This record gives sequence, structure tokens and C-alpha cells, in this order.
Amino acid sequence: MAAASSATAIPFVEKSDFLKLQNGSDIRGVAVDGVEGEPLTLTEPVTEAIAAGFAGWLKKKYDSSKRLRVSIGHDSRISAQKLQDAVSQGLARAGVEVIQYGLASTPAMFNSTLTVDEEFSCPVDGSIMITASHLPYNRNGFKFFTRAGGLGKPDIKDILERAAEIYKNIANEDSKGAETAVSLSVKRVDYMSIYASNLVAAVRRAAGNIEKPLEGFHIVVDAGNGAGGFFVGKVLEPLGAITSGSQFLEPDGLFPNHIPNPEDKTAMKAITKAVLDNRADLGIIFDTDVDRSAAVDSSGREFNRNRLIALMSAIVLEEHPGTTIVTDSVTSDGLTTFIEKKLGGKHHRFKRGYKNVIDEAIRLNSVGEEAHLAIETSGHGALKENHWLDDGAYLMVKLLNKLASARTSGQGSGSKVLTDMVEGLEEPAVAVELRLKIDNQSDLIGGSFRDYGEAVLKQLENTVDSDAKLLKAPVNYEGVRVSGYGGWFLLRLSLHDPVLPLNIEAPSNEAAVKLAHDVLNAVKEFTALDTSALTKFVGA
Ligand SMILES: O=P(O)(O)OC[C@H]1O[C@H](O)[C@H](O)[C@@H](O)[C@@H]1O
Repeated sequence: MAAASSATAIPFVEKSDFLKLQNGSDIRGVAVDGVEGEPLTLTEPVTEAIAAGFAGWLKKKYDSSKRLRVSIGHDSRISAQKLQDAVSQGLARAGVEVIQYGLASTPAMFNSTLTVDEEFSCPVDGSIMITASHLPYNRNGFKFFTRAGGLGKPDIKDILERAAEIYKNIANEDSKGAETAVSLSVKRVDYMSIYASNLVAAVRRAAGNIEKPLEGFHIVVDAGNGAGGFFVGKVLEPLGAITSGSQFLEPDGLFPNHIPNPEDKTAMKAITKAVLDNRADLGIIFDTDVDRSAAVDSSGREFNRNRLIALMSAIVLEEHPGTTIVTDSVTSDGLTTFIEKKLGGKHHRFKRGYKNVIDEAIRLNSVGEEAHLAIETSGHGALKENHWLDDGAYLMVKLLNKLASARTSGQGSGSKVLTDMVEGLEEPAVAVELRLKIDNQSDLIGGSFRDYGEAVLKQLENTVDSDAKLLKAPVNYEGVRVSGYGGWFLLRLSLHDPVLPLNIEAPSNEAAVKLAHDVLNAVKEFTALDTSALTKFVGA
């Protein structure tokens, strides 16, 4: 295979442009040309340099003289093949052994660092997943793993700094006309079959070593044309489930049916319709790279957001009474009451961001507070028993275990068992998220959008402090969370964007509007903050 970089002259790319590709603990960029205003940032030479940067980081981490091996997988995006070639090239350039898995899920990639099976070249020392989750078709990106889990923000920065240096060297060699191609021998491994058979084994074990514990259950899957289609043929069918009516299982990087995202209303409608049309017992939906999921019961009731957290908490608290459940910051007050009063657990509402939630759960355990579940309203959920890996497929396996064991023990058959588990969860009449943009082009009083956002939050906090009708949350890790009129709001800075997301939940529209009104009054002097969505909500 020829080096991706040798085909055309390599354009100059600033170090700062590399650093801009960081998105929390992931790398994200534009990998397909043609969308107006979105120039290519994840070109093949840039990708090659990033992969070589990861190899450098890995070598330093393991300080090893043995030849390292790295697995590469990708979701269904149309740029997947091109980036896989460039990643392979970058790794080979750095002297790393390359193992390609082809279409794969993000959690499977992490698993490949843990599986011990020399026939399949496992465990690998590091793993790269090429994905941009649910983002539009022209984007792509990378997630990196070692056996210690997903890489954190400082590691990603380190990799991008290394990549910028490597890129400079590649561009230099290229300008001198040097041959930059590296001979590449790639091993291809069907790792998804191993990963899926582990999931099958987990369900069989939980059901008391029954070969087909899901026999007779009708379960439909919506993979949204992402990487999750394997769950039907490789997990549900071997377990005996009927899967007719499953949809969008074929990978298609243009996502022609709906965005593969359990937070998306259209996506949830699609799986709900499939459940009802097929009179199925349960519906399962995955995001593009299967690190997130949600479910639907036989009556069409969605198990996503707070309800999925309530259900998973109920399952985990049966296994580990009293344990702490760590969630993101936008979870409801009703969820806290449910976890603490009904289930007898402890709700630790932390920050937004799946990595933040997982790291916090690990930290709590390390200081002696037992936590077994870290889960976000976005559908990312990780269990201690599963190496703290956020795995959408594993979350669904926990639901399947419950279905199977409930039937065996005569507790009931069908998804009513699951529905009954969330009984008593108070749900607000109104729940909205308004995303207020900070206009980066405006005068931000000399500061960054983050400073500006912090100033907005400070102002809101001061206003709340002087208003007797409003009560600031006594313990809060992110933004300003306030109770009032029987409901609550949270205004915080987005993890990635120049945006202040505002979540409001209230028992009535009137109460929600009152809360929105109070926020609007407090922040209206901040002219670079686009409050039009808030104004519209208040006026509606
Ligand atoms: O802060 P926001 O803009 O709402 O984004 C927050 C979200 O960002 C990404 O999508 C992460 O994968 C999620 O874990 C996180 O919750």
C-alpha cells in the first residue's frame, strides 16, 4: 500500500490546527469535503501523523523494547476506509504491528486490549476506533484505548502535539521528494465475533447456563445503519430470540433513515414504531459506534435518559444493595428520589461527559465509597463488573439477563418485568434543553468564551442568591443548578462548544416559564449570549 501522503504535496498545517481537533477525550474533525463552511481537517496525512503520535505516546507509556501491536476498527462512515489506511500507515511508520478489525464497535476495541487469545493477536497494547459517534456524515474522529481504559484529555493533547511534530517531518521529507511510503503488512482479524460470543456467554451464564435463554422473546433492534447490526445475528439469534422487524442493520455512512442516536427524538420514534408494528417484547437502539444505547418496552414506553438510568440503577442495586450510582449533571430530581427512597441507593450527581462520570465512579471506589454504575442521560453507561467500559451492548445485555432470569424464576415474562422496575419514578410534565450560543465574534469583554460563560454563570448565581423563591442546589459540581416553583433548572458551560445549555424540568408549563423567565432576567445584559430560544420559550 502506498503512503497516503505521497500522492499529493502535503499542505502546511499549524500545531494549533492539530490541537483544535481535540474534543474532550476524543479527536474529531471533518473527513469528507463538500459541505459548505466545513473545510477538511482530518486529511490522510494529518490522520497518519495522529496515528504515529499515538504510537509514540504508547511507546513512552510502556517503555517497552518489544514490538507493540495496535488494533484498528471503524464505524460505518464513508470516510472509514480512507482513514483506516492512513492510520495503518502512521502506525507502520512508527514500527507498530497493525491489526485491522474492519467494522467494529467502540467497546469491542477496548475489549481487544483485555482479551487473551494469541490466535487472534490479543491482547493488543493499544486500540484505535475510527468514529465520530452520531455526528453528520462528513465528520470522523478517533478514540484511543489501552488496557487501562479510554485515554483522557491530557493524553489526547500529548498525542496531538506529537502528531504536529511528526507531520512537520513528513511534510519536510515530502517537499524534498523523499519516498515516504512505508511497506505495510496488515493482519485482519474478525474480532467482533469474539466480542459478541463473550456477550452471548454472559447472558447464558446469568440465566444458569441455558443455551437459548431468550427463546420465544421477540426483540427488535435498530442499528441506525451504524456498526450495531451485529447484535442481531451474533448475539440475539444464538440466544434464541426472534428478531424479525429489526431495522437499519446494514452499515450506511450517509445514515439515510435517522441519526443513530438514542437521544434523538426521530430515532426513538423509529424504534418505538418497530416495536409496536411487530408486537415485539422489547426494542433496542444503538448509536453509530455502539457505546450508547436505549430500549423500548412492548407498550412503546421508552427507556432512555432518566428512565434508562432508573432501570439500570434498579438492576444494579438488586445486585449491590446500597451502592452509589454516579450520573451526569442534567439528571432529574425525580431520579434522585427514586434511587435513594425507592431503591435504597445513593445518587451522586456529577458532571456532564461520559469520561467525567466514569472517572468519578472509579475515584469514589478508590476512596472507599462503593459505586458499581456510572451512567449519563446520553445513554453512555459503564459498570464496574465490565471494567468501567461504556458499552451500549453490555447495558442491553443486563436488560436481557433480567428478562431471562425473571422468566426462569417465574417473576413474569416479557418487558413488563423491566417496566415494573421503574414504577414510582416521578417524571416532570415539562423537560426542555435550550442551548444558548455565545457569539464568538462579539466583544467578549477581552476574555475567551469560557471566561464569558463563567461571568454569565456568576451573574446568575448572584441573582439567585438574592431571590427567596429560588434555592441553589446545596451540592453541585457543574454550572448553576436551582430549584423553584416545584421544578429546577441547570445552566452550565457545554463541554466542547461556545454554548450554555439550559435544562429546565417542571411540573407545569407555567412553572417552567417562570424558571426560564428568572434565567432570562439574570443574563439579559450579556449581549454576546444568544437568548432568542429562551425569549421564545418565555413568550410561548
Ligand atoms: O456539554 P454538551 O455540549 O452538552 O455535550 C456533552 C456531551 O458531549 C459528548 O457528546 C460526550 O460524548 C458526552 O458524554 C457528553 O455528555
